[in-house]
Amino acid sequence: MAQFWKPGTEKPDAQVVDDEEGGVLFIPGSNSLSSSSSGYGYASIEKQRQRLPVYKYRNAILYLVETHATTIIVGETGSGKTTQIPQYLIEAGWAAGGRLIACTQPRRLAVQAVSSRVAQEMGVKLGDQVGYTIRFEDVTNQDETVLKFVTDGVLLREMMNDPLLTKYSAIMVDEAHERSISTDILLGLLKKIQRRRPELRLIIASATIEAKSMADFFRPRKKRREPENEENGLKVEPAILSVEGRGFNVQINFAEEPVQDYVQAAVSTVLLIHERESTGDVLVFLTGQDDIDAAVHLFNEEIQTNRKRSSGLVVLPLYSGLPRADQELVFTPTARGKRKVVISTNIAETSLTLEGIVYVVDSGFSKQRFYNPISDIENLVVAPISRASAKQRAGRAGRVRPGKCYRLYTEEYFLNHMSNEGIPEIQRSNLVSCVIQLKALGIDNILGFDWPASPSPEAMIRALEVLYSLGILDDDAKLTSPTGFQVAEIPLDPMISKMIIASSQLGCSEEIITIAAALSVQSIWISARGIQKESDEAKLRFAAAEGDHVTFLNVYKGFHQSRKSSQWCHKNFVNYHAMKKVVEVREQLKRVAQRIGLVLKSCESDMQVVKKAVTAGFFANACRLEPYSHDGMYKTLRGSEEVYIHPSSVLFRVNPKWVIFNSLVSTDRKYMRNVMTIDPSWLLEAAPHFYQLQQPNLLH
Ligand SMILES: Nc1ncnc2c1ncn2[C@@H]1O[C@H](COP(=O)(O)OP(=O)(O)OP(=O)(O)O)[C@@H](O)[C@H]1O
Repeated sequence: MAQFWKPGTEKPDAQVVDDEEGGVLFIPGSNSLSSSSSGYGYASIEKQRQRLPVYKYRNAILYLVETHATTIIVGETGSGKTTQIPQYLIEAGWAAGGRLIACTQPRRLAVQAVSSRVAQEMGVKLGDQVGYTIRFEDVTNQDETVLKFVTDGVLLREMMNDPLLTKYSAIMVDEAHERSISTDILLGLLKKIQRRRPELRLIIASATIEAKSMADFFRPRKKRREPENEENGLKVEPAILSVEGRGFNVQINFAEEPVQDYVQAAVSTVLLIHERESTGDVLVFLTGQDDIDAAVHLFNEEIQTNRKRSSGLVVLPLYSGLPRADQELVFTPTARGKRKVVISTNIAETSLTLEGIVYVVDSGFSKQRFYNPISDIENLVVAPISRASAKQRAGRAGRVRPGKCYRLYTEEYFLNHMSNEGIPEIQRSNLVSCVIQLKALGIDNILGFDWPASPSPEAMIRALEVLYSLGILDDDAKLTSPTGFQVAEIPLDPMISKMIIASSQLGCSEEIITIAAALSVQSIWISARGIQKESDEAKLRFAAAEGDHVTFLNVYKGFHQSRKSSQWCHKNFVNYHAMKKVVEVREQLKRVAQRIGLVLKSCESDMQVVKKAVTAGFFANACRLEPYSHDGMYKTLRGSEEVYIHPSSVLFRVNPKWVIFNSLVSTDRKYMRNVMTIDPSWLLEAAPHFYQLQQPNLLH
């Protein structure tokens, strides 16, 4: 029988969960996240603010910001960094005289959530004094907003018009440990700006950042005769402040044995929590839409077969490919007698407070990009998370009352095998988008740029080569006009942007924008264990001989004709949430296309031009079927890498001779996702330099 570790026990040494269903066994971890400092209950917002650990440091923080160009603040998850520090800055006058304060977050969802919390705490309407800007959405008021929450990507885009970010008096880079490409570019540029604008204050905040290495990065190189390292009384040496204490206790439990199937184990763990633990919602971390759909399917089966055990469970998926309205469901209060189970990717990992969450279940994995500049292949791989991520995930519990975290991996694994921090994204990604962003910001010497972690020169050279062949950079590695500047204006992967621009010239932008929107979600299909046969059959109703891109157009047409019906989606094994997102993104892309002067036009049924437009963007991902391959092996034209068509593609087992793909995923093999047939002569048309140089005998 289960014996959960009861709060208040010093350090239990017994097994905590005993699962007869063959699920997971947990032992309590020795690293339970510190102890509770305050009780809980209802209190006025002002009282709640004063109870947060960061409150005791208010004056120290303001003093350091006043006297130092850069302040690095490390404090436990939930200690109040994100919601409080920007408010302290306003209270201390940093937003007086028409100046602005910015706080960056790596993810859109966090930007929306924290800005709305801060507006509530300040008693103002979101979009007035406090606002937010994310890609495609600006909820600020030019005359009133003094505090703006933004994704780091948005702040980079603002630099295109205002390179020194002159509107801002202080910028807080939050969750800096995440080290996304945008965060790293931003840190490098902010350091540059500080040299020109010493009055700009930077605050770098995180629960899990290596403060010393961040301080080393911001420490200016010593000039001769500069003993004090001060400029006009302002210390240029970064200050480091550690905020001690956290809101509420989170008891950590580890799996006793390594887990074979983390999706199944996560579902079993939630059911055990539901059976044996007191009220409180559950947040489960899986890796992507596919895992999440599989878990939702398992819950639905459980609900049908074992009503009693699962009664009261309300299961909600959460991933970036969900439409806005569905994402927001996770913030709605749980009805009495119900238990909400949010199954999320790592978009809920940092900064979010979901009020009802008491239990966190952490699979220990996330989807991560890995790029090999030699083969020029970027894979999306399910890989172990770092200890920093694990800590962030646990930190989603214990925010408004004590919580528990169940890790689906052993303590031994956590202590001895997990890396302390993840590898910065810039060192494991294709750099095409990054180079174009820097070029658009006028940074010409990209290799000489001051990076917090240097990308590999091979990856840089590869990116320059691709951008040159896409016609985005010229012989002097400057943005071309108009293509290069237009691509830089579209906040998407440059290959997709190039495809959209080409479609305007080819007269098929309506279709290509639909395809671009469909590529922005992980999958438009419902796929889950046990229903593969039915879903494959349903897919055949839409399958186009040209491949997945044209198939998307067929599905979109059907969805449109059904008046966006959820029943239609259900009947056809099409993911309704994903289709709603496609419609949402499509509208946003149409607005961007119009803004940069592209022609919106449909080619009706001429699919050849659609395919040519896709090729104009993705020619670098061309592959040829190996002549004597029995198992459908292709080789990429660029790196001669062995790749296969993904089973989810309508071209799986069809194996046409020439294809291009949108992305690769690695499991046992490298699989191409979203595949389209091509005529190889289009490659020479789309990228003559690229293919004539590399493949002089391409067509033979
Ligand atoms: N939407 C909300 N509803 C209720 N309480 C909230 C909300 N947002 C924040 N809080 C309270 O404020 C606390 C501090 O949140 P905040 O996001 O500022 O912490 P943080 O130190 O930035 O944490 P993290 O490192 O996890 O982002 C939370 O632990 C919670 O008690």
